[in-house]
Amino acid sequence: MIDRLIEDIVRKQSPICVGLDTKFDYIPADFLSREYSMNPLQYAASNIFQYNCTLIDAIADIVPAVKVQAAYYEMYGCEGMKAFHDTIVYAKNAGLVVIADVKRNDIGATATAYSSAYLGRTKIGDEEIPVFDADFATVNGYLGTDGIAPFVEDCKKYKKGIFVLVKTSNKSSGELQDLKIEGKTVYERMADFVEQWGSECVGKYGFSAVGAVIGATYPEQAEKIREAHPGLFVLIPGYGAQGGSAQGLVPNFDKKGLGGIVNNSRAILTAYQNEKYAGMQFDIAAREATLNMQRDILDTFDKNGIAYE
Ligand SMILES: O=C(O)c1cc(=O)[nH]c(=O)n1[C@@H]1O[C@H](COP(=O)(O)O)[C@@H](O)[C@H]1O
Repeated sequence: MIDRLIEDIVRKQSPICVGLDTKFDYIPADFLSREYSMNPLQYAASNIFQYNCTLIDAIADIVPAVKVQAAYYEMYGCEGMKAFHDTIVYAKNAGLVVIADVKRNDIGATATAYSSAYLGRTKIGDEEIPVFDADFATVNGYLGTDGIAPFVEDCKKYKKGIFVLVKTSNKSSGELQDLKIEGKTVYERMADFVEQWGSECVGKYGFSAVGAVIGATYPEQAEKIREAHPGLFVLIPGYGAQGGSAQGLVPNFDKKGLGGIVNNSRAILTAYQNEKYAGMQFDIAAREATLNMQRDILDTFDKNGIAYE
């Protein structure tokens, strides 16, 4: 899956992932259905799914991937998780690579169950059934190797991928991640682990399907990690609403524009509320915002001698 993601990035000239962190409140009033017979959670979830489908239709030709953030579906209960599932199916059918942003982990046995849910198969009798069946999942590596191993096994078995939290984009990420142990920060140690965990999942472009999450808000840390780990593929959240800039993304990428994919959620989902896109329907505004992000990144790449072949 890492090779396909890289090929789609190059083909679309777009190292961009649109984040479907779809809150009911983000949906414009004139898009909401008039089907009032459902209970409130059902109503919210069904509108969220319809919103996602319209948005996916608007951006599927200009980005390689979407990231579906589970929290925004879990908050609407079972109906929300159905919308999460149906969104994954719809996005895959639209030709997109899907990242399930679930940040899961636990002890080995329980991590196996999580991995079955999001990447692998659930065994019932003799049958092995795909459940959410995303292409990638985000995971938390801070439980250590036994919590990650089941995900890595499913990456190999089903040609999937994971992104392990290394240096997160949030303000307080340094409280723990920047602490030093034996001369290295915690996030540098985590990057070492990620490379080790993914050593048997390296694809034909030299990047492993076991990748890292590094926030766009920490370019210096990204540079350090990249120097030590040239084969680490990176999911980069934090561009847009969190203030990450295109210049700050540069350390993650090699001269061919490979090495990562940049997520943007709120600034695309709610672009129609931005005065820059005033009067546009939400899907048209989202497409415009995505195209502007693409221009911003490609122009910055150009200035830094980075170009897709
Ligand atoms: O794993 C992630 O995707 C993630 C890691 C991280 O360090 N920071 C981070 O913002 N994220 C996610 O990336 C998205 C960022 O959303 P926006 O700030 O709206 O673009 C959210 O879904 C976050 O949960």
